[in-house]
Amino acid sequence: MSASSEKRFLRALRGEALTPPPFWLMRQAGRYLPEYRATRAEAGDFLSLCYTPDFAVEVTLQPLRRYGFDAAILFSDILVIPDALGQGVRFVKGEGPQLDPIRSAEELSRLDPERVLPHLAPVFETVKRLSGEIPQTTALIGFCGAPWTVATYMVEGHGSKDYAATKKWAYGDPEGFDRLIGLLVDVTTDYLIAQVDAGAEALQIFDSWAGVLPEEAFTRWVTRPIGEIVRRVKAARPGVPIIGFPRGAGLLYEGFIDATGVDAVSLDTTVPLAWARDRLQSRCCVQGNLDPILVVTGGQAMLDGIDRILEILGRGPFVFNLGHGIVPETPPEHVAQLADRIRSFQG
Ligand SMILES: Cc1c2[nH]c(c1CCC(=O)O)Cc1[nH]c(c(CCC(=O)O)c1C)Cc1[nH]c(c(CCC(=O)O)c1C)Cc1[nH]c(c(CCC(=O)O)c1C)C2
Repeated sequence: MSASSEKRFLRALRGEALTPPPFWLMRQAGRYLPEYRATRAEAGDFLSLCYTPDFAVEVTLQPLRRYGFDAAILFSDILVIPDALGQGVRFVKGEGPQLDPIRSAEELSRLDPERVLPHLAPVFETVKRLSGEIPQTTALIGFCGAPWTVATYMVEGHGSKDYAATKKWAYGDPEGFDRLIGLLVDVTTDYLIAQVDAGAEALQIFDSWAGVLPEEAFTRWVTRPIGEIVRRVKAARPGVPIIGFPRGAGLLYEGFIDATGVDAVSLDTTVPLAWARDRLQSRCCVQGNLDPILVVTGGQAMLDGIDRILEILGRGPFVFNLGHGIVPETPPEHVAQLADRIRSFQG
C-alpha cells in the first residue's frame, strides 16, 4: 500500500505530520451516548456487553456513525484479563469493578494462564467482525491494560486512591510481585497478538495508574514490562504500531519512549504542550491531550483548549485525543463541535 492510501491515523503513528491531524477519543463508546445506554440495558451486565460480539460491535460503531473518527477502538475493558485468568471480575452498578483480591505470590496459583485465550475468543470475534464493518478510512485499535495498572485492580480488588496494598506487596516482596507482573506480560502479549491476527491495525497499552510510582519502581513495573510487551509483539507481528499511555508519568515520559520502543505516546492532561513538542514529539508521534472536562464545559473554553493544542502540536506527528477518557456527563453535541473544530484546522 502506498503511503498516501494508508489510513491517516496509521500514517500519523508512523511519524507523518498531517493537517488536520487524525483524531479519536478515549472511551468514545460509552455512557455519554444514549444509544450506548440503550445497548447496555439490553445486554444486562457490563461483561456480557464485552463478551457478546453483536453488542460489542454495535457499541464500537455507535460513535463512528455520529462523528466519523479516524479510529475505532475495540469495545472491551482492561479487566477482561483478570477475568480470563479466573480471578473473577464483577461490575457492580455505581461502585465500579470488584475482584477477590490477590495479595501475595502464593495466591498466584489461583490464576490459570491457559484459560486466557479461549476465554477471550468472543473478543477476537468482535475484532474480526469490526475489521470488516468499519469504514475503509477508519483504523481499528486493539488495546490492553498495562501490567502495573491491571495488577492494581487484581491486588486492591477495586479502584483505589492510594494503591497502598499493591505498593506494600511490590515494595515488600519485589521478586514475588515481579512474578505477577511477568505473568501479566506473558498473557497480555498473547492477547495483543491475537487481536492483531483478528484484524487490529494498531494497539494502545493503557497504564492509567503509572503516575503513582517513584522513579525506580516506575522503571521496574511500568517501563520494563511495557517494553517487553512491545518487543515481543513487534517480533511476532512486525510493523504493528503501538501507543503507550503511561498516564501521569510527568518527566518520565521521555525515558519511557526511548526504553519501551513505542511508536507513539498518549499525553495526559497535565503534560505541558511546548515541552511535549520539544522533548517528546521529536522522538515519536504524540497523542492528546484535551482535558475531558473541557468537553463537558463546551463553548469558547473548549474551543480555545482545542486551538492551543492544535497550534503547538499540530505541525508534527500528532493524533488529537483527550488527556483521559470522555466522561458520562459530556453533552454529545459538544463532541460534534470538537470534531468540526479539529477538521477545520488549516495548519
Ligand atoms: C464504557 C466502559 C468501559 N469500561 C467500563 C465502562 C463503564 C461501564 C458501564 O457502562 O457502566 C467500566 C470500567 N472499567 C474500569 C473502571 C474503573 C475505573 C476506575 O478505577 O476509576 C470502570 C468503571 C477500568 C478501566 N478500563 C479501561 C481503563 C483504562 C483507561 C482509563 O484509564 O480510562 C481502566 C482503568 C479501558 C477501557 N474501558 C472501556 C474501554 C472501551 C473502549 C473505548 O475507549 O471506547 C476502554 C479502552 C469501556
